[in-house]
Amino acid sequence: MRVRLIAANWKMHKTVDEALAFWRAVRGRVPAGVEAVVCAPFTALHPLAVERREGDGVALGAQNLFWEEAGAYTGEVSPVMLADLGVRYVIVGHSERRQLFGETDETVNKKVRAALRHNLVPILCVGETLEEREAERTEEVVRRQTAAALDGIAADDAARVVIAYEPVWAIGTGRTATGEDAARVARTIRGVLADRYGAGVAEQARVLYGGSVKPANLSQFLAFPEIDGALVGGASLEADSYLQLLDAANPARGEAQGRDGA
Ligand SMILES: O=C[C@H](O)COP(=O)(O)O
Repeated sequence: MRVRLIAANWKMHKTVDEALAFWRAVRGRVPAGVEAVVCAPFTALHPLAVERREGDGVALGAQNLFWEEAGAYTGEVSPVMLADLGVRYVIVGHSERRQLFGETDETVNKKVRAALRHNLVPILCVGETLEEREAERTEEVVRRQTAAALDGIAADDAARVVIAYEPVWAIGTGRTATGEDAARVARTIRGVLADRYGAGVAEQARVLYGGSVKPANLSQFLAFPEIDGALVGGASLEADSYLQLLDAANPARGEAQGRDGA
């Protein structure tokens, strides 16, 4: 049984004080059956790690990492440093990093491998641009990005990778994929996993949707069993909105609605 995951990606937002205020407003309020992850900027990770208490119910995530453990790599942050803080998740291959900072399938693969070596869970981002979508290349692009990112990774590790389908044209635009489209791409992603590792890994790995997710539209994705949660940018910045997302993902709520509607 896959546990739903709602990952906040704050991107380049929040001072330390703002990050701490958010954490204090959210901790202890995560519904059972939902995993909450906050991917904070590097500057906020240590203060949040110090603030974190058992029972907060929120895991810490980073938004990037470098693949070496240490060395002369000015400006980079290593998986060892993240693990040292108690960081559990790390976003890898976000389209903003691919488009603005030159990340490639090859460097994404190195980062996924480095994260796994240090027991961090990669949240691997894949997704097509508008141009690729219009050329009907979505499936091809997602298959290529997924397969390349998992190159050289063993089945046990692959099952731990969280894969976020984020159509680039939906990020920060207010436009979303339909639930059907997102579910179809999630099946494509599981198809890549099944071909490479077998049905067990395809069944175990979590696949998220990302791109203009809001509390009001999250259920359109979670209605599909192929989708295990969301990677959320803008709507994760305010504690209230993030709490609403967690609430919308609460499996007990879905069951209650199903009962009420029955
Ligand atoms: O990582 C998050 C995605 O880029 C989605 O961002 P958004 O929810 O602001 O569209």
